[in-house]
Amino acid sequence: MSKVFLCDHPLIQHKLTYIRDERTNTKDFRELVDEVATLMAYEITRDVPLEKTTVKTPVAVAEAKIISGRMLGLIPILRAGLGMVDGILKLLPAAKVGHIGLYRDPDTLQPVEYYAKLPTDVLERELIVIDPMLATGGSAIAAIQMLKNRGCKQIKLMCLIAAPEGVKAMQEAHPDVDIYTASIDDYLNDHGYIIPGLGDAGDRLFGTK
Ligand SMILES: O=P(O)(O)OC[C@H]1O[C@H](OP(=O)(O)OP(=O)(O)O)[C@H](O)[C@@H]1O
Ligand SMILES: O=c1cc[nH]c(=O)[nH]1
Ligand SMILES: [Mg+2]
Repeated sequence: MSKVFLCDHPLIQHKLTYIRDERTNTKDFRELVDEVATLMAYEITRDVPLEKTTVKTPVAVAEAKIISGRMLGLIPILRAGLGMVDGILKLLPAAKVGHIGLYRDPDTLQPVEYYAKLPTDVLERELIVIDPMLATGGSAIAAIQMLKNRGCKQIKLMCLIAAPEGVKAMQEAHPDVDIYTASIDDYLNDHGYIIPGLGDAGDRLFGTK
């Protein structure tokens, strides 16, 4: 069974409150999501292995550590996942970025695929699938299945807000994929929106409503 990591650092929780607030405008919403993504990148890389090295300072040689050569790939789910990419790249600038386009059919709530462009060396990379909202889980489950169908193996999921229903569905569909989230909210309403949530993440990021 996959693990669920609740990123409960006070800075993340503080910023998430303003992200949820309906009065937060598009500019501030985008900046806050970007900042939280950076903070979550710090949390999601906690288990990255280090190796020993030495470095010459101006006065001596220091025993030091560097991250061992792991290659990362960020896979935002369009559109809303895009809002978290730059924030993560600030800490992981060597990561490559692949895009998966999915939208949720408003009637059936089923994910509909419309785009996929992945790094050519995606199979050699550890992947972080990024989407602020894990609602029914349908989109993230489908995106991860698309990656697995291509042979990808080491995958984590990063979201801002998860519904209990989405966490359960993800764990059943992909028990090998750990979930990193800043909150597990209460439930999904009849339209598949996370309650209390933040509304429609894509619309709030891009000002389309
Ligand atoms: O867990 P699910 O029930 O699948 O719902 C979550 C999905 O819904 C939203 O995308 P949406 O379909 O609104 O597309 P958009 O990002 O283009 O607005 C969100 O960004 C997730 O991708
Ligand atoms: O609450 C929700 C659920 C799905 N997608 C969103 O953007 N928000
Ligand atoms: Mg949307």
